Amino acid sequence: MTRTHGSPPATGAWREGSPVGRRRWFQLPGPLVLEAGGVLPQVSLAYETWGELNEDASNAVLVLHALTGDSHVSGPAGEGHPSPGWWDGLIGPGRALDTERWFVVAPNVIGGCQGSTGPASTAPDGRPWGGRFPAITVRDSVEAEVQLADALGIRRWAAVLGGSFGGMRALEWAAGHPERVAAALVLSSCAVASAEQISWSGVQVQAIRSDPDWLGGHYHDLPDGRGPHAGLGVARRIAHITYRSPQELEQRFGTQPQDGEHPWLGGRYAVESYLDHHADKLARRFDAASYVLLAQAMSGHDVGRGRGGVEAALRRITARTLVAGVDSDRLFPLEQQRWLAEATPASAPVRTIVSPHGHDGFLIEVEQVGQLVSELLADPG
Ligand SMILES: CC(=O)SCCNC(=O)CCNC(=O)[C@H](O)C(C)(C)COP(=O)(O)OP(=O)(O)OC[C@H]1O[C@@H](n2cnc3c(N)ncnc32)[C@H](O)[C@@H]1OP(=O)(O)O
Ligand SMILES: N[C@@H](CCO)C(=O)O
Repeated sequence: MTRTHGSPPATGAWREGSPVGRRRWFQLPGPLVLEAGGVLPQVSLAYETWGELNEDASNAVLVLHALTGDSHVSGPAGEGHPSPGWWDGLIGPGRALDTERWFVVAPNVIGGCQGSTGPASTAPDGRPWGGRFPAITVRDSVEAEVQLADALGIRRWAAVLGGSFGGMRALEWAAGHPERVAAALVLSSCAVASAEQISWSGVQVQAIRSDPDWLGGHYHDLPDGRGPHAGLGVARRIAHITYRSPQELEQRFGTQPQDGEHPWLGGRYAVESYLDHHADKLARRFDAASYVLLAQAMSGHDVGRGRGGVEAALRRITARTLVAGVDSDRLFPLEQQRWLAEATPASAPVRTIVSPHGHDGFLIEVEQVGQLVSELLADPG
């Protein structure tokens, strides 16, 4: 199987590697001590930027991607990026994140597989980390991003934005580093993972671990790119159902057969074919061990951990905060965002993104997201 994992250039410099496409690398100056007790002796963060940082570094906006996203928020597909930007249309002159005014930074999460250090990266002993990669949390990824901000000379973000897993990180930034976040947009996310979200992630993790090529996560140096791709595909099928609304699936696919062949005579339903397609695409671009690690980080998300509980943590937030969700989201239901907005004194009332597309609406409804970004940035305070 052809894979498209990003990785730092072999000759990467200590502080910043040479760019590939738009992507650059920052190497943390020292080991990263993780919340769960592990240590990553060397960490590279891949990131992309748009626009120019102004003299007093007051125009920086941090954009944080979701589970299988990456730093390529905007722009065409190209070297290092098999797909166009996932919020294409949001960044650029005259757009919501106007690059004449804002300096936009988007890092790839640690533990991922799009250039930042993760299970497919080489460990200090010269072998892939694989199953030895330590457990990471949302808070750990933010701590790595704090060091990136320091290296870029950004003391305070004009805004931190993110959806889903990215929204968890945006919230963690706002609660963990209130003095460094002027405004926050938390989309389709939550303050603490629900039992339902943990269940869906758990089943997906089990699907990957059930693949005979999982090998405890130690598959990265198998010949011919072998690995738990089938398990990852099952995980993606399950996830993708939760990312879309039942009404949308019904309306788009109903009981249609794919290619005219009746499913009860050995064919597939069109909706099955659609899920197969998304499973295949993800298995080609994403590492199963990263998926397991990040899914578990999402399940472990609790902004109140060690802070006297969720409400106390949300009271720490001083950033002007906008919380929004998609009306048809069954994975991160709007009720969670309503609760989050109400429990966050610095937040405006919850905003609703109207979309038939369910959770993925935060990726698809770029125009509505752009309006929320514009509203947030209209009063930089
Ligand atoms: C911050 C981040 O989260 S970044 C990560 C975001 N990206 C992803 O999650 C990648 C996976 N993709 C997706 O989840 C979605 O495609 C989104 C959210 C990006 C966009 O959603 P939509 O525009 O509604 O696309 P949709 O879900 O309809 O998928 C379209 C694809 O399904 C394919 N498709 C549609 N019907 C069928 C079918 N019956 N059989 C097979 N394939 C089908 C289309 O050909 C198209 O393929 P392509 O993407 O390879 O061109
Ligand atoms: N489709 C998105 C949604 C996750 O929140 C992703 O794969 O990252």
